[in-house]
Amino acid sequence: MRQRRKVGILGATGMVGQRFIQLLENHPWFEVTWLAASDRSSGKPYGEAAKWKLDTPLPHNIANMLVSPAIPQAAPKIIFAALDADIAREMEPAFAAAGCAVISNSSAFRMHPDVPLVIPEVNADHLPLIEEQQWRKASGGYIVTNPNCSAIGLVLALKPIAERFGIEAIFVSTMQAVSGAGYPGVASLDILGNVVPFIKNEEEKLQEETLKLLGRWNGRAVDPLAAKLSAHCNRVPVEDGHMECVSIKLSKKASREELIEAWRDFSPLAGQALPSAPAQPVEFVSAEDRPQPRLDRMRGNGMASTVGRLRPCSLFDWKFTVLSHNTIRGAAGAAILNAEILEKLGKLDPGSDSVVAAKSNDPVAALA
Ligand SMILES: N[C@@H](CC=O)C(=O)O
Repeated sequence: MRQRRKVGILGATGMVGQRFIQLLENHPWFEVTWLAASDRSSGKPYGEAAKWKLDTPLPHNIANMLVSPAIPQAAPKIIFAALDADIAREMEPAFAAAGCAVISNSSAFRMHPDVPLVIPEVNADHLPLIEEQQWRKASGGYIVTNPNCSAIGLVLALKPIAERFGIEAIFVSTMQAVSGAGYPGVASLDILGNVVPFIKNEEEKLQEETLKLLGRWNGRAVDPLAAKLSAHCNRVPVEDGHMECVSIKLSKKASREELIEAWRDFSPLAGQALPSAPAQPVEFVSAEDRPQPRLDRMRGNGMASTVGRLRPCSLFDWKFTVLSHNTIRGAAGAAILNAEILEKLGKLDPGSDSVVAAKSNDPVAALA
């Protein structure tokens, strides 16, 4: 049996941090040996510092692990980061400068030209961007990001279609679960029996990230997909699972059967044996009232995107509904799959588990 690599979690007490702990509990390649959170939690046993919110028990070894200060000294070299963007903007570069592979779920650096924004099934070929990062050149460290939870399910559904038929325009309207806002998130009095048609910065993120993800690696940078995209984002009283109604205009005509076939044939990671990769990343369901969050979000262990209600669109060419689990495929699971593909590519540096000293006093400037 291979030895598991030591990994740490930055922002371990939050909702996404908890998902990392849950998904890594029996991971065959990675073992959580270090947890960090805010100063308030530092020095306490994790079980005391965190309000565990998931429906599987908090693992005993994690409950007893002391929360470390969020500094790179003594941290392992592989860091999963579940930080708010403002904190990530300061902290992730410090860890990368100290030689860590920072596998981030934060929005802070997703759109930076030198930082890969990756869904392994969609654009693993963008990963060489890490070689452009100054931290990589100085200390071996780097930042790799996964997209916003509302972009992942959508992009998984669009990729096989873009490849075969080209996409010129996309209209998407989301119905996003409350867990996407973290804990305590949206006040119960605001969301119960209600829909909130605003999620700060979400439409912008969904629009720009989707085009970067579907963009082309030109050997030095990513050219975003030249398509029009308009997004509406809404918060709905659903616990987990982001649902999106999508209309698309294609470059080349396609029949309903051809679109379904494109989704069914889509298995770009087949044969890679990545532990978190679903066998079928996009599952098409033909029942007229599916997908639904409660019934479909756990397809592929929460890592598959479910597509249904495919029908002609009178404005564009086709319309459909897509659903994905926002805190598994849309957050922690996405980052873990990024780490798995990096490991497969030999980019999760082997060797010492302690970090090297930071070579730059201003790690953010190293990206400029
Ligand atoms: N911004 C999303 C969370 C996913 O990244 C949301 O609010 O649902």
